[in-house]
Amino acid sequence: MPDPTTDAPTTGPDGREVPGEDTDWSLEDQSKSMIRLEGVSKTYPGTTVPAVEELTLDVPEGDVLVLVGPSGCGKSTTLRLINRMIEPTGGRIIFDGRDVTKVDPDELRRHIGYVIQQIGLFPHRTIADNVAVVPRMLGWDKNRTTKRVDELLDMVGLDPSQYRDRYPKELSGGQAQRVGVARALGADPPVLLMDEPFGAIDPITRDRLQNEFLRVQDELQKTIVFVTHDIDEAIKMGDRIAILRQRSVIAQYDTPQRILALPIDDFVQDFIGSGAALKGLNFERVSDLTLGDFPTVRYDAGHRRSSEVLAASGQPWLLVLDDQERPIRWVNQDAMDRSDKPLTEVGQAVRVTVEPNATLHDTLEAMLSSSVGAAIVTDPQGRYQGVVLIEVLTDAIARMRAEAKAHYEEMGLATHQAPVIDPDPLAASDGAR
Ligand SMILES: Nc1ncnc2c1ncn2[C@@H]1O[C@H](COP(=O)(O)OP(=O)(O)OP(=O)(O)O)[C@@H](O)[C@H]1O
Repeated sequence: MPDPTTDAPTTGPDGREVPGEDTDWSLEDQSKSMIRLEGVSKTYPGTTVPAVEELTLDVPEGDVLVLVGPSGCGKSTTLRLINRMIEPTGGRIIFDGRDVTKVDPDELRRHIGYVIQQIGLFPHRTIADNVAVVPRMLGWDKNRTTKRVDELLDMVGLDPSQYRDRYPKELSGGQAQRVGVARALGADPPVLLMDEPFGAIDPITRDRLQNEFLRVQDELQKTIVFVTHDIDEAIKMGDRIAILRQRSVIAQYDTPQRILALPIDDFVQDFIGSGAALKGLNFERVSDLTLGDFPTVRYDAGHRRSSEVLAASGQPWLLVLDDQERPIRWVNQDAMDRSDKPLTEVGQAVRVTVEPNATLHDTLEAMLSSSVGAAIVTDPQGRYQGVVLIEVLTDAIARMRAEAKAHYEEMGLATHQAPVIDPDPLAASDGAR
């Protein structure tokens, strides 16, 4: 329904709907939704502007959904509404098919782990006691609890024999954060709510914690709602991302791939910042591409034979392979004309290769470090498979964008009209160096 109080127009120049407060971002298949917020609002006492207004949002089972948006847009409020730390002033929240207002809050919180930036470990209790809070609350016996605590510490990368009996002040920030995650996983809840869990940690430890967390999640497949204000963290951690405006209005809700391929409007594009297309290359792999080919010769082929192969191919370069078919040198006619040395000593050494599971982002890196402007692909044994050329990467970016555009057209939404892709990823990347 058009809303006269909304500042955004509801239709674009082509008559299609522009995403706004009324856009329905619900999952097509709602049976996949573990948590569903339906028209949820929250106005804090003593305030007139709602912190969350009429939010409808699905959290798919087993996925990490990241809520990301500018400061004060309502991310934390939205998270706390889910486990009833605060009560909504309107709408419904469905958890695993049940209206949460009908579930006892204590029972609800046993099913929903909660991790916050300030960790909130009890300073005078040992790490083991801190992790054991929920199992104890559930009345587990001592043996079962001890076993679970050790298992959890192990899972988050802390050796139980070393850390079990320490106190929080004897831990680094990153270790304390791991204990916070272990504690939230205490009773093996199906759902985790995480509010900027890695926010106050240095970038290197943060990266490591994110990776460890993704590894654990790969195994556990929890349903997770993760709040951050950092779009790069959102892209890395999320199976899906909801980009929020003020009052928790969804600007775009989708996979990171699709959001990067096609930021739906200026707000999203500004929020993502420059280099969206480059970041999108992290989600495609070499194995998704059709490889190009360069002529090859064995290292002992000799100059005359190599010149013939090169001339017949019409390519500027050929690849010299060793006796195991591993690429070792790039050679062109000029290099052979200038020196009689064996093929293994003319031209340029192959320094970087990629394997089929490499991301296109890594492939672009490899391409930029090769003077030939192509990335060589090898199998895990290092044998030559083919090459990736820059045009293939720009085609891949265009394809991702076209797929996203088709998806939004199917939803009946107009998308951003301005060019949203860096026209030349090489230029963009050079600029970033
Ligand atoms: N207890 C409260 N009483 C009144 N207003 C509140 C309360 N908590 C939050 N707000 C207001 O609600 C809005 C949303 O706050 P919230 O903390 O949910 O945002 P956020 O997106 O998590 O912000 P940040 O990224 O800065 O943590 C803000 O305008 C905030 O000032």
